[in-house]
Amino acid sequence: MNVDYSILETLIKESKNHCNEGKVASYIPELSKVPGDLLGITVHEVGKEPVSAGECMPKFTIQSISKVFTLLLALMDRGEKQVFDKVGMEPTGDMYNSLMKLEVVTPGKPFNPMINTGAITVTSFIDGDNVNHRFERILSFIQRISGDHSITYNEKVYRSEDQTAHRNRALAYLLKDNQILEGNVEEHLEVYFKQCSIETSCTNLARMGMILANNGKDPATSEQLIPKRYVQIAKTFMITCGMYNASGEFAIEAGIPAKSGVSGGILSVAPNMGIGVIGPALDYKGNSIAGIRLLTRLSQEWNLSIF
Ligand SMILES: NC(=O)CC[C@H](N)C(=O)O
Repeated sequence: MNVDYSILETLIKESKNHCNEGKVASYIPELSKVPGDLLGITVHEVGKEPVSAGECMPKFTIQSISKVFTLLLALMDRGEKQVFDKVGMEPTGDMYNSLMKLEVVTPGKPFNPMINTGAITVTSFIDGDNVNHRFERILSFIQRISGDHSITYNEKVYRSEDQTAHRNRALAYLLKDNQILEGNVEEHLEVYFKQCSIETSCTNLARMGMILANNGKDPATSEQLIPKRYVQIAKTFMITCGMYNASGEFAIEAGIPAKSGVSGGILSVAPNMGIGVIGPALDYKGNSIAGIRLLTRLSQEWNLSIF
């Protein structure tokens, strides 16, 4: 595909105006410390060098974008049958941290792996000898997919979330009561909060998206890092549930699988390329307000919609 990279700076400038319509997440206090008015992007085409534009924060926590990678690792550890016995495949139309459907829909299992209830359940399937080992396996998986072995997690953000995660605790204990979550709830939460605190850059996200665009294969080494079938499952969840209760609109407007996080990061998988975006100001659904705008405009300009 021949795309015109010179358009990136223009689109950033245009989309940046939307930053002031959003707010930086503050329910995890440590996240509120970043400026809300920046916007950056990295595009990584299969077989090419990444290209960045705008202001990419050097590091930000991955937050819910981690849900894509824990799903992939859990599928690799346990297989489809075990994972989807406990987590569904349908969008909710609710906020990412809603507990409503767990209470009213039998048999009380999370609707999909991209919302918090589903992701906490998926995390409980990650194998390991103990909590640290389970988290280290997630970290090293993300390092492998991003090709960056210096990636680590932010202890302050982790602690900040752990101390204020009353709602996630409520969700997890409800899952335990529903017999969806097995074992030690606090241990599963520790792994989940730590995976959300893994620090990545736009370049990392773009490269991770590029591997998914290439069906799980590293184009440089031809190594199949993730089975193609699991990549297909993850990309389908990204398109149907990756932007939570804004997924339908994003699929119509941008038409590319994407996963957002409350740090303002978005990972997108376009045909033959991965795209990483950071724009910490969020809309009320928890998605980067300028990031959505930027991806939508880019998709229009480069004709990226898969539909
Ligand atoms: N949407 C998100 O990025 C949510 C992740 C966050 N760590 C939480 O569980 O609330």
